Amino acid sequence: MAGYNPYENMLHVLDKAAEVLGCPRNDYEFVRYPERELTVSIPVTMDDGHVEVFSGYRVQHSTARGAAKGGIRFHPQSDENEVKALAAWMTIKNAIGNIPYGGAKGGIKVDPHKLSKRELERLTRMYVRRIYPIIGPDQDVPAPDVNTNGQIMAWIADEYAALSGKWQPGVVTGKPLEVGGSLGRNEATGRGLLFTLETWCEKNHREMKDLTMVVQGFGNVGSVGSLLMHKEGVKIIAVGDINGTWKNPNGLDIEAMYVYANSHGRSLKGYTEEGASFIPDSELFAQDVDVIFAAAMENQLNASTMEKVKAKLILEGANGPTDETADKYFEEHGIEVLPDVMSNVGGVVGSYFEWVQNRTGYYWTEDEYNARLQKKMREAYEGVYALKEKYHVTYRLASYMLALQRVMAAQKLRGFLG
Ligand SMILES: NC(=O)C1=CN([C@@H]2O[C@H](COP(=O)(O)OP(=O)(O)OC[C@H]3O[C@@H](n4cnc5c(N)ncnc54)[C@H](O)[C@@H]3O)[C@@H](O)[C@H]2O)C=CC1
Ligand SMILES: O=C(O)CCC(=O)C(=O)O
Repeated sequence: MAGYNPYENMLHVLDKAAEVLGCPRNDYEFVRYPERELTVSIPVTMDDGHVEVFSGYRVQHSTARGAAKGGIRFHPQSDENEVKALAAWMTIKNAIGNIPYGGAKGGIKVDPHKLSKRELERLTRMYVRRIYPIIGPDQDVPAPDVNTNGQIMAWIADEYAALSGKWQPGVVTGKPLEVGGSLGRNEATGRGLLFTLETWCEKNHREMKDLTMVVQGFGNVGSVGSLLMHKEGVKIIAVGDINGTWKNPNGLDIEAMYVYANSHGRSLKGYTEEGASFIPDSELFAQDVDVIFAAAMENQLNASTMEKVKAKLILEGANGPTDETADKYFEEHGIEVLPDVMSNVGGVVGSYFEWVQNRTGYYWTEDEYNARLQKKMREAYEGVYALKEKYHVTYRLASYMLALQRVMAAQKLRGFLG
């Protein structure tokens, strides 16, 4: 959408959070700026011999609470402003998750679906060479995000090992099990969202089995989250991905969709189901359901889509799916938003668990991992909820308030200011 600047959106919420807390600008001015922004040019020899140069970014928004941490996305629309906002959201998210990290994010402006596997590997390795001086297990730890996966994380770990001369699996998370990954990480974001919805149900005296839902985005976050919620009885009547929107008023066969998408490169293209039909993408948010599970990209719920919404709850799996205008509209119309920085924190908490295992060399069972994840998700929710109740604010504002308090406390103790 023209004029949409996610970083500006983030700043407005941050300023409001500071205002409600009665926090003077001097005390948090440093959080309004990223500590470091790196733009790199990545030359790649394509399979036909010609050279293409891609733009890449790594933004470290904060290191006040520990090493910078956040995913890397490969997307044609990736740019400085997007990566900057995503990095700031990681600072907020990591503080809410109460894990010892600051916040960072990376991106490459590319459509990875147009690259061969060898081109993708060369692109990834060259990106690592370019950002090598600022990453490391105690410095900045990347992870998967949109259009990146375990294979790409394995190349990152390998390239880092080649450059540094030693294998350091804690330099990146979201790796496959064979190269230091953790049981549970692949499902962690979706499972964390399940825990968030469970806690919301508890607080609102609702049952998962009585909820109806639509889902936007059926990649790592959307597909795993949907599958786990479906197994708890949530009836999902429509799912949209980049290829279209499927609807079955009796409930889609989410298990079949999950298997299909995960054996077709996380894509639903070509999926068919008896009783399901296509509806226009623009009708997804207009469905008469209890919950919208937004798990695709930022800025999907905005001035042009918000008035269609009939659901009473937005569960944000994606980062930044609701813009400022829609957020205000939802608040005024009694539509609750469980915000990204609280609800999808399971991904990075799961990455933290992987990093801890890499550093101790002792690997947990999946049950141990999931139990710890559940505890962390509950603590994050309760921390936000306490402020929401105390100050009578939205979940989003309470989330920013909690994060701001924690980041400022770390900054103060360390004496960060010049
Ligand atoms: N992977 C992770 O651990 C985490 C991801 N996130 C966020 O969740 C969101 C999704 O990430 P992943 O699932 O990892 O990415 P992914 O690349 O696995 O999946 C993205 C999904 O969104 C769909 N999509 C993209 N543009 C769309 C559009 N305009 N309309 C409808 N569908 C569209 C794609 O078709 C795909 O199904 C992103 O905002 C990401 O930043 C947040 C926390 C952790
Ligand atoms: O696992 C991580 O380190 C970060 C995941 C991520 O990019 C996110 O939570 O948005």
